[in-house]
Amino acid sequence: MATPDPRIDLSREQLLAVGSPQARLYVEAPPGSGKTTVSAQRFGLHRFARTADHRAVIAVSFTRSATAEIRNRVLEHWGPTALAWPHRIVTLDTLVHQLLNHLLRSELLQWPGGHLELRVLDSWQSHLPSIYAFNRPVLELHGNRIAPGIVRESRRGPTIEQEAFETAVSEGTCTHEDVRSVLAAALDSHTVRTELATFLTRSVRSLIIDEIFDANLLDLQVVTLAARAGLAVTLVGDPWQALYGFRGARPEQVPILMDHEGFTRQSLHASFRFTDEPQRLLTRRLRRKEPAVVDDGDVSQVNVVLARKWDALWDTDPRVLPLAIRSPSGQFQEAATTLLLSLMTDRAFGIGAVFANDALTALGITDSQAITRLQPRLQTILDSLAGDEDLDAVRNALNTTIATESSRKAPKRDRTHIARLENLRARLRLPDDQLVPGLTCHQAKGREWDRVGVHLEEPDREALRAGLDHTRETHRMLYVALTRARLLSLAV
Ligand SMILES: Nc1ncnc2c1ncn2[C@@H]1O[C@H](COP(=O)(O)OP(=O)(O)OP(=O)(O)O)[C@@H](O)[C@H]1O
Repeated sequence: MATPDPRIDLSREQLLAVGSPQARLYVEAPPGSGKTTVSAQRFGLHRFARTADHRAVIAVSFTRSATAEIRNRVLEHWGPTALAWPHRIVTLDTLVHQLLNHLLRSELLQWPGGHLELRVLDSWQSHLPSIYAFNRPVLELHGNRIAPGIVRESRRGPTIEQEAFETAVSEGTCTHEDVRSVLAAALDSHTVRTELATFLTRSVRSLIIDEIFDANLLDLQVVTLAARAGLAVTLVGDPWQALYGFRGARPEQVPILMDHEGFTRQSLHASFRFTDEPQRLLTRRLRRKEPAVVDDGDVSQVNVVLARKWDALWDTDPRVLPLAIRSPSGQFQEAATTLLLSLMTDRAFGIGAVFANDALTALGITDSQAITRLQPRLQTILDSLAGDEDLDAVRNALNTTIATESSRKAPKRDRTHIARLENLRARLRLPDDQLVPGLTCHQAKGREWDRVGVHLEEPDREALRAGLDHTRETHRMLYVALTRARLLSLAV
């Protein structure tokens, strides 16, 4: 999903995929072959088809950034009327929410308090204080009635108070996860499936799903429902780039669904990304599961360093400045350090930390003026961190500063926090022009750079020597990382 060039001419194989008359089409597209390009063009073609059929053309992807990328390409190429209602480009979460709304309005399901419209949050963090507990509040389905319940987890984790959850739900507020769990339970009912199929048939003529290999079982049920409801369904994806097993993605189920529902496959082969022959050869070997060796390089030779985990990036060369502390967990200290990191990445690369907004949410800081007030004070803390100030003192100053704008409480002692400040200090002591951004494979998916350094550990090198196996997620992460560069990838 690199910066699109609206003037590019589609290749023959891209044109065949975009214009395919098949109602159930699967476009398999390896890295850089134009997955996003094809999704956007097929959306436009279906949208502006000469037809008296006024039902919607909908394109979906899984993340907001991927959805925005398709939307931008559609707007650039086809203009704003492409998105005149009911045609739309949304996340799969939004589509799932719309299906649940329909079930509420048609009274097949009943929300506590009788709500027909819901306010759906990304997470409870921004709305209610987090607690650590074994018990997690959930929504259950009893007949057609949705009701709050509790599940007991095997480990304590961040959650919210049961009572607060019940109040919010009775006011019509919930999270996308709640919406998904209710719809998944509701789809067990034949009546619900029939109603949703009728709704889809009446309102949608074409559904295009990008990155289909990131779909979980509920997503795949929605795809099956749409295909059986007679919609034109286009699935676009690459089985080698499925990375979201940890979020419930079931890439191994996608070919089964496609066989079962009779999808026709159209493959793209040519990549427009790899501009030098050694990189093209490397990526070809990887995809053919042949043994491959990645040459060692130095951080100074690359535009970005990629690794599987944020921790690995922090533990590598200090010239690598990772764009996140770790995946957001809502903890105070991690969020506070993320705000410091964001100032550093902004100064070095002109971009904020990846989870800066999540950090503000976790700290309950939503007012833009509060953010503006914090900036110079955080900068002062960074200046003392760059010097010789005791790290405990820096941590205290950071907590005190955040407390002036946040009602959340800082924990008393936290060794991890001191280690994180030490990591920032090591980078602060280097000149900005020596720093190189570090990203995880997940964050790098869909993106491209001229020169990419991949942080390889011994098991990775072994996997490469033996040939990658695309049924293993760790191998797919390596594959995604090694296919982001236009020029030859290096091991760092
Ligand atoms: N027909 C074409 N001619 C020239 N360049 C193209 C063509 N199609 C796509 N590209 C360019 O190739 C690059 C990759 O395209 P795109 O991002 O759509 O690929 P992708 O399959 O989504 O990549 P990935 O799988 O790695 O996410 C972009 O820079 C895009 O502008």
